[in-house]
Amino acid sequence: MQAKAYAAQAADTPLAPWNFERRDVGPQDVLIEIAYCGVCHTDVHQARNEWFPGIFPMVPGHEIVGKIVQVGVDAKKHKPGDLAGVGVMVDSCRTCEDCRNGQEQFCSVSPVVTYNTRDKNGQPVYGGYSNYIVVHEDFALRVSEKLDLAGVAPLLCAGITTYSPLRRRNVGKGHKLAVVGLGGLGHMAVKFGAAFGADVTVLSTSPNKAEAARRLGANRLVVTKDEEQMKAAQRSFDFIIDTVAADHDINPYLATLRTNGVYVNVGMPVQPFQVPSFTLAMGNKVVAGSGAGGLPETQEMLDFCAEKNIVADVELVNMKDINAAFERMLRGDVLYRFVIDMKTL
Ligand SMILES: NC(=O)c1ccc[n+]([C@@H]2O[C@H](COP(=O)([O-])OP(=O)(O)OC[C@H]3O[C@@H](n4cnc5c(N)ncnc54)[C@H](O)[C@@H]3O)[C@@H](O)[C@H]2O)c1
Ligand SMILES: [Zn+2]
Ligand SMILES: [Zn+2]
Repeated sequence: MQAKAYAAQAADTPLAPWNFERRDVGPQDVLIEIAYCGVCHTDVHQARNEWFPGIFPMVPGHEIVGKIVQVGVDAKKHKPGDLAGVGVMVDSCRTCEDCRNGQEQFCSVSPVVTYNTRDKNGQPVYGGYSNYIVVHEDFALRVSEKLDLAGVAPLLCAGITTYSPLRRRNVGKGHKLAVVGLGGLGHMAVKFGAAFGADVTVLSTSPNKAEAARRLGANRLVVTKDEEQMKAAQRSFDFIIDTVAADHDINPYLATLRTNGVYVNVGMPVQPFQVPSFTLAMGNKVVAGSGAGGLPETQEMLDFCAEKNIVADVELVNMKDINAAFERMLRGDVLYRFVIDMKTL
């Protein structure tokens, strides 16, 4: 079928309208009419070749929600009219060790991320800045009718990427959690940390986010540019989740960990981190990473959000304003996630 989208034709050109052919709905596929798509910082990294040379034209977008409008003859999990969400993956082998363990995002045989890659037939796949998408039914997650649908979209990436590492380490009551960077991922980390019962601190370069951080569920904000405040925060946190997209020095943050503390990085800056061996040894510190989440955990997160009434704080944007939204996100000028209203495509 013909689909409409906004695409980057090259890494140095703005996104612009583009029409293309979506694959046919196969026996186990579903066709989703996209209602909203979140704007993840990963979309900017990839559309601008910040990580590696991309496949162009590129249709970004992996925080997708919408309505199922057609199901394949053998598809059993959804019916037309159901709400569904699609995150960072649209296919995987389902038989390798990671797939069997519900960590399809690490599939070692045939992982297919939502855009900027090729599917099993070697065809490029296109993301959610579009009116329709076709995915295997397993990669369409159930979405509650109870929640604000635009606010659900960012859960499919920003939500699961922060939920997963906090859950895996049982972050909760009695723990002090610090969140670095208060953007799309960061504000979800604050909401989940608070929902799990942790004492949450935001570490931010900007003092004027203090009130906003409290509204999200944080107990306080530490201004990282203020030496006195950073000194007072030394050896105080059990966990840090770092969501910063830009290159930065993580050593000042490691100094705020208690003995046995864990720093989890989820941001994807380009330059490698440099950490002295002494910093890790003195205090048994753990530097860890985390990548999105698998299908079962993403469904668990969506169900948890429906139960606790958790959605992202979003600013709706028109499709034609996507390039301005990219620029504003790079300036940190969004509370906290842009979501494209696909009616405007
Ligand atoms: N690990 C994963 O699976 C995964 C999933 C999604 C996104 N990401 C990555 O996470 C990063 C964040 O994504 P996002 O969508 O939340 O981006 P975002 O732009 O919404 O948020 C980043 C935040 O970091 C702040 N910031 C920038 N420079 C800073 C600095 N030097 N110190 C402190 N704060 C700073 C910004 O003001 C902003 O609030 C990106 O690199 C993205 O690619 C990783
Ligand atoms: Zn993302
Ligand atoms: Zn696999």
